Amino acid sequence: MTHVLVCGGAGYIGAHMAKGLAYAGCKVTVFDNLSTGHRAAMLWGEFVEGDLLDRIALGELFATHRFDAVMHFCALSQVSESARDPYAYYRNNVTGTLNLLEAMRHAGVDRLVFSSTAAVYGVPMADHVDESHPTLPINPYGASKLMVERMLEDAAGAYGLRSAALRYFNAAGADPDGEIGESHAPETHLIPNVLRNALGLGDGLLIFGDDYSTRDGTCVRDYVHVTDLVAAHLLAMSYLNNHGGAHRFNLGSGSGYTVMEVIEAARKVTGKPISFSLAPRRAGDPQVLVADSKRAAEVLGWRPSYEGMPAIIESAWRWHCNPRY
Ligand SMILES: NC(=O)c1ccc[n+]([C@@H]2O[C@H](COP(=O)([O-])OP(=O)(O)OC[C@H]3O[C@@H](n4cnc5c(N)ncnc54)[C@H](O)[C@@H]3O)[C@@H](O)[C@H]2O)c1
Ligand SMILES: O=c1ccn([C@@H]2O[C@H](COP(=O)(O)OP(=O)(O)O[C@H]3O[C@H](CO)[C@@H](O)[C@H](O)[C@H]3O)[C@@H](O)[C@H]2O)c(=O)[nH]1
Repeated sequence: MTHVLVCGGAGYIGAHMAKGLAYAGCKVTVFDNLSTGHRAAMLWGEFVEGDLLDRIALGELFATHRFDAVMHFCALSQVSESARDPYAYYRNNVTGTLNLLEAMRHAGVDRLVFSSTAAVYGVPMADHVDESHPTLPINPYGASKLMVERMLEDAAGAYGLRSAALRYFNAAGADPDGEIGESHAPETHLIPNVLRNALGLGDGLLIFGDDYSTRDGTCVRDYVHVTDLVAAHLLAMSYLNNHGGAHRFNLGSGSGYTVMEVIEAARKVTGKPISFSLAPRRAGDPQVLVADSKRAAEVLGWRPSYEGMPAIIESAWRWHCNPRY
């Protein structure tokens, strides 16, 4: 049985991964410091509480377990916070990952799937961004992820590490069974904030800018369902069985939705009124960010199964109506 270490498996995407791996017949161990994750999300596999910055804890983890592969979701991931406190981001996201890579090398574990981000591209120069687009991140969060991608490339050459950096666009939606979902505090993401507004929760929904050069003036994003991300990780892990090197794949739906279109879809799905106020543009927000994920389709055979915003919102709505944490 394949034993997979899921670092950050108590978080939003990582918890869906732990479930996906368990259902795929893998043995799962989650390592997480619960800084933004939830103990209540740990329904599958073994849970070890610990921090990637604690090299002794990592050494113990690898000394007492025999892992076949690692999936690494741990990160601080708020763009504006990263601009205010870049050292925290480089320490957690870069130093923490270096500690993990060294522990893996010491233990002879040579397969890694890493959560990267579309934020590595910076300001998009094309309507659809593929992996050959220049990587010019405009905030410390994106820069920290790009530094890790560089470490993975160097580790492939020097130590034979096999890796796949998966550059997610906007992760969205929740487990179709409603067992786990997205729960961040503070919540900065659009869809949970919209749905919380529909439930009468939160301090009031803000739309950050309606003067962009888009069809209705609000920003366009590519929302990809969290269970489609999970499927891509399983495919990437299998790919690394037969392929060495450091690989990079975009993961997005290829369709863009404006902020207003997301709100309109949420009104239809929930049947609730959703009110908002207009606010100034949020620093660091690109106008349009939509993926070209052809490489993941051609190389991994990945295709998102959720098509369209209503299906994504339906699954998120089920969770927000009845959240377990
Ligand atoms: N949510 C998105 O739209 C999105 C988009 C692109 C990339 N990503 C990346 O995907 C990954 C998962 O995102 P998420 O939305 O699930 O975030 P999340 O904050 O819900 O999950 C991150 C998990 O990692 C844990 N963690 C953080 N630092 C740690 C450390 N030093 N040691 C141990 N555990 C630690 C947290 O407690 C949390 O459980 C992140 O790396 C993020 O940068 C997310
Ligand atoms: O309350 C809100 C929240 C967001 N937005 C807007 O909605 C869009 C989407 O914002 P958000 O959900 O915060 O996602 P992004 O800022 O696009 O960032 C996500 O997607 C990136 C990759 O595309 C990842 O790197 C980040 O980790 C992840 O948070 C943006 O135009 C925001 O300005 C609002 O108007 N009001």
